[in-house]
Amino acid sequence: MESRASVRLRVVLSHLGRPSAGLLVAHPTAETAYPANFHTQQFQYTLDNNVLSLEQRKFYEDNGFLVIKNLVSDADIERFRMEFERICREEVKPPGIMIMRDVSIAKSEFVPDETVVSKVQDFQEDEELFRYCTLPEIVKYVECFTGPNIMAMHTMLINKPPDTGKKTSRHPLHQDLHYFPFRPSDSIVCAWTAMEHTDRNNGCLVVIPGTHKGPLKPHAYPQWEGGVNLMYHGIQDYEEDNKRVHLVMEKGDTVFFHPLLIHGSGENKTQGFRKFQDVWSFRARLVKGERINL
Ligand SMILES: CCCC(=O)SCCNC(=O)CCNC(=O)[C@H](O)C(C)(C)COP(=O)(O)OP(=O)(O)OC[C@H]1O[C@@H](n2cnc3c(N)ncnc32)[C@H](O)[C@@H]1OP(=O)(O)O
Ligand SMILES: Nc1ncnc2c1ncn2[C@@H]1O[C@H](COP(=O)(O)OP(=O)(O)OP(=O)(O)O)[C@@H](O)[C@H]1O
Ligand SMILES: O=C(O)CCC(=O)C(=O)O
Ligand SMILES: [Fe+2]
Ligand SMILES: [Mg+2]
Repeated sequence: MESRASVRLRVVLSHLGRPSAGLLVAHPTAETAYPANFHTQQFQYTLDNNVLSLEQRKFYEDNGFLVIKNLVSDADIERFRMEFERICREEVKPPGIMIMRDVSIAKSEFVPDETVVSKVQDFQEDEELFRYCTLPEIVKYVECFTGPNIMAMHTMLINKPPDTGKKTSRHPLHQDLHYFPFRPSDSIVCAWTAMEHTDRNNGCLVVIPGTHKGPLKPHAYPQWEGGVNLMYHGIQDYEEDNKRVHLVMEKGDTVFFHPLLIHGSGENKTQGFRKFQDVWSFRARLVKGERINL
């Protein structure tokens, strides 16, 4: 099926874990082979550990995102897909979960199957989907940005629908921090894993590199003729010629990105596919370490 689905997770660490900015003391080891001037380098967005290479670290510092190829196994992705289908068929109903449909079919009769569900949100009480947040390979990278105390704050599995012709399958360019009441922003990272091949044709993730260094911009609903999904706010100074990068990703590839990075996704022009609340302490679930501030 030519659908475009992705599971993704958000995590936050309290201010007690690390300063949100400033000079981090480096402890280089033989494997990482940092240059001599490394100690004088300032890193604001990444922590000092041996997981990221210096090149990867610099890339995230400069661009606000980092793609790690082939991170999540096909076997795990198949399990997440099966659980998503069980949720759509209403065979399981995890507490707190929200099931969403695209605005173009929101007024149609609800049929419980995965062809009409565009997204399940807040799956933290579903043990099978929550496993995504605890996968060692995901946590290992998340810690590079958050430190060791990790809360999953906003979980979603997105099943982007084929566009009905109204271009409502687009997700306007936005900054996730617009939706978050918690800080500090530099200790928040989003992990987004492609559950199948994704490119411009099926509405891959689109980012504007370096925008994590800018401010949180005002957001509003875009003036789109065909309508826009509830809560899909976008930045107001959108320009056609901004420096967008379309992230072409294969199944299992995972992008980690900063909550100020401007990103969105285009229309799903293929014939395959893809509901919303705010009580953050219920939506949050500890992944690792101590629950510090929520
Ligand atoms: C950080 C992140 C980047 C993001 O992903 S931002 C997106 C975050 N999105 C959210 O937080 C969305 C929150 N969702 C919701 O509040 C609910 O799912 C939602 C849309 C109100 C529907 O809730 P329910 O009441 O459970 O469902 P329902 O089917 O009975 O619909 C109630 C009314 O809402 C409408 N609706 C459903 N899905 C929609 C959509 N996608 N866009 C616009 N309107 C939509 C639906 O037509 C119905 O309207 P009416 O009351 O009959 O007039
Ligand atoms: N007025 C707007 N405000 C905010 N974001 C927008 C606006 N118009 C488009 N976007 C977003 O810009 C991003 C990039 O759009 P892009 O042109 O790459 O995709 P597309 O138009 O769906 O596909 P294509 O250009 O390949 O036909 C998408 O996330 C889209 O939702
Ligand atoms: O996957 C998409 O289409 C957009 C997702 C998004 O905005 C996010 O994961 O924060
Ligand atoms: Fe987002
Ligand atoms: Mg376009």
